[in-house]
Amino acid sequence: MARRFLKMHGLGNDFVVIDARHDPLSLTAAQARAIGDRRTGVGFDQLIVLERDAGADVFMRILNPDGSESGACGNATRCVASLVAGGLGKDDLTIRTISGLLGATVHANGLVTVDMGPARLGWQDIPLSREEDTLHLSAAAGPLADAVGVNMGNPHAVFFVPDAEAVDLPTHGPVLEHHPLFPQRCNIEVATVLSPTLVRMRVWERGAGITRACGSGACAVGVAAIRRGLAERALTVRLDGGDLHIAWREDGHVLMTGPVATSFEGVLHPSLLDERVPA
Ligand SMILES: N[C@@H](CCC[C@H](N)C(=O)O)C(=O)O
Repeated sequence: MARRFLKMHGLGNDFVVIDARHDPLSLTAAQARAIGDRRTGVGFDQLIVLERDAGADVFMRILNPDGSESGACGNATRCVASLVAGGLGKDDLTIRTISGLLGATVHANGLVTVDMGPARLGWQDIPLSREEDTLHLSAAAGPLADAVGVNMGNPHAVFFVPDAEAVDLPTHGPVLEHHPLFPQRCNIEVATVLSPTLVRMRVWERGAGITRACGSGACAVGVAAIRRGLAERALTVRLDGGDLHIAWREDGHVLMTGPVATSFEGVLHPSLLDERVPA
């Protein structure tokens, strides 16, 4: 059966969004990979399936282009908030992911703030495969070492470097994503502190590779910089696709504010949803 979808993005981190609230849809990893192929499918950094939720305005399922599922996607959460707010006629929403319940506010200027929940910082939270100080992880590749571990509903390792532009992410990103220290793999950020309120970051996303922006990654970078005493509790994180504003509240919750955009709508051909799509 053909399914309608929206293509949305946050700072160039792009999503196929399928609203399955009234017509349930359960996708296999193989189907997600087929839709995610940028030549033979539609292409996305993440595939978002919206479902009904008894205790929230909406549930969002998050799938990577390799078919794996994630517990968080900050940029997509802003897009979903904006989309659902329009339909429900309210600006404050609750959005559930497999990691928990998030709050979001759509502002009059179109920007969206998401409360990404508390940053989790214990070694079991990241998770790591063995006990380590999450302020100084042992995982290393090339010039990248001494990362800070942060879980924002998904795992992140933040490496502070003198010049984030100079890092060979296509080489070191996949090595670190699959490092044995990370039993659930890891999103990898390289970050350069430009001032106490401005940090430049680039990202290698688990299951997706290099993307132009990662909202949960920007939260992790903010938290990591603050934990290291390098930044103030409210700061701007500059990604390839633009800026996100991050605030780490005293109660541990991380607020992320940024833009959303819709680029087109379309219909998935039934062949992409064929159950016989090879695994
Ligand atoms: N782009 C996202 C993060 C998407 C999930 C990530 N690749 C993972 O596997 O955890 C964001 O904006 O946070």
